[in-house]
Amino acid sequence: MTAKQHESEIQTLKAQHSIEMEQLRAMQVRLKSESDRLETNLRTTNMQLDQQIQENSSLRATISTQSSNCLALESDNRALKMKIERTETTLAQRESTIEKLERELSESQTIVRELEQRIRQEETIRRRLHNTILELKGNIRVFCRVRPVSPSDNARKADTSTAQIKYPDQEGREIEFAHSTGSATGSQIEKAYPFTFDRVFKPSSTQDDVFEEISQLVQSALDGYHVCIFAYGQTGSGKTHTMEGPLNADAKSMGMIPRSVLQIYEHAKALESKGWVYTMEGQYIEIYNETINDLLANEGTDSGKKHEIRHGPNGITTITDVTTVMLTSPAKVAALLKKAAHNRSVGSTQMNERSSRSHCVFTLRLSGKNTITEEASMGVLNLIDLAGSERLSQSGATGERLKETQAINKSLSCLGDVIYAISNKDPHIPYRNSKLTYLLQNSLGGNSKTLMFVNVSPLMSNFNETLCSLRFATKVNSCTIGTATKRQVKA
Ligand SMILES: Nc1ncnc2c1ncn2[C@@H]1O[C@H](COP(=O)(O)OP(=O)(O)OP(=O)(O)O)[C@@H](O)[C@H]1O
Repeated sequence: MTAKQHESEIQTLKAQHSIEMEQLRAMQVRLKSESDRLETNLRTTNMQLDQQIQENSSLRATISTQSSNCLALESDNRALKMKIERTETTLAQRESTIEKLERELSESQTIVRELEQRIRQEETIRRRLHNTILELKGNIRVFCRVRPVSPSDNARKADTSTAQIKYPDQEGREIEFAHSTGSATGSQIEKAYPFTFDRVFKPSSTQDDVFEEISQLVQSALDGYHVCIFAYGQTGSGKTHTMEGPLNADAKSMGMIPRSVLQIYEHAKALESKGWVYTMEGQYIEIYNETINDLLANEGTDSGKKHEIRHGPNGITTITDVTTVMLTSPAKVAALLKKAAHNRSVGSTQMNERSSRSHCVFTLRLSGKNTITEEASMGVLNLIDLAGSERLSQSGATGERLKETQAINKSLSCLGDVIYAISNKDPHIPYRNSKLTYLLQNSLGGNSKTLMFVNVSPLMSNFNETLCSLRFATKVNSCTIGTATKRQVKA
């Protein structure tokens, strides 16, 4: 081969090489761009991988939290299931307890109904027995009460020496008044006057002691009987203290009237459970010189009014035109007594100690209805503070005072006559001889229970009056009034 051929071949090779070089460069550029693209892809993929890794780890964390939550929930669930099981057991037990209690309740209700029935029957029996006891004690009883020497005795500068008083027996039924007199030979002779009553209260006896003895009688009024409780005695012997208590009395010192009313309220309330419903109304009047005055009238409205006594066919006595107060609470009774005391004191300043010159009659009418047994009763409780029982010779009275004393003595002796005639079973009982006995016609005698307090003073200066009072009371005490019968009314 020639140089020229070589040269041309070299030139060809060179041209070929340059083409190939060009191709290679172009390929290099392509490869470079491809490599760049791949690098970019790799970076993107790496970034995505990092993201995925991050997401993966966060998901793993979430999964781990969720699975521990799930474990906690599963354990809670187990606990709840156990709790539900326990609750269901308790519920079942409770249901059976409720069933048992319901059975017991229904048994108890049956027992309660039976007991209530028994209580009602026993209440009726109690009423009968109570009445039998009182009948055995006698439907007319006399209690003697000796008052203590009072500060008012000293204030009056009276002779406060006391009589010799003995209480011989243990049972508290005997009393002996004695005094010494000079004999013809100059020696002292003691003269004793013994008396026996159903009960004797010493000066130390309290209002409580006295009420304890009369509370059974008060109960009788609630059971449908007519009851009269009198206080008899000379002026200043303690009648008002016994019946009403002192002015502004408290629970300890209050007298028989407020105590009786309180007891009646309490018993009436207790009887409600046995089906009894009571209505109570009260009246308070005074009989002065054979004239009736309304002690519950508003001031100044009673003067000139004429009050008449009427006996109804049902055994209920009424007085025309006097105030009747429905007693719905003990407070009403307290107000009523206050008003009566005020009206009496107004009278006494105008008419010279009228309180001791008039008979005061507090009447409580008790009508009861038993809604279960259909029984009904109508009882009356009369609490009477009699006028002072001084004899005319002792009172030294003249004029108006003489008339008063005569009227008092007449009505007191009429009271004695009536009690005597009843006990003697006389065909005629002289009720009409005095306003007092006429007023009490339905509450004295066979249908009623009567108690008389004979109040006496312990003072020697009152000795003769005391003996008179005790003799009057002894006469009353020797009377036996027939069997009391309950006022039955239609329910
Ligand atoms: N048991 C007693 N305890 C304490 N004081 C009493 C008792 N009885 C009476 N008194 C007092 O004796 C005095 C006279 O009593 P009271 O006024 O009750 O007599 P009375 O018989 O009602 O008199 P009158 O006929 O004038 O109304 C009063 O001061 C009273 O407080």
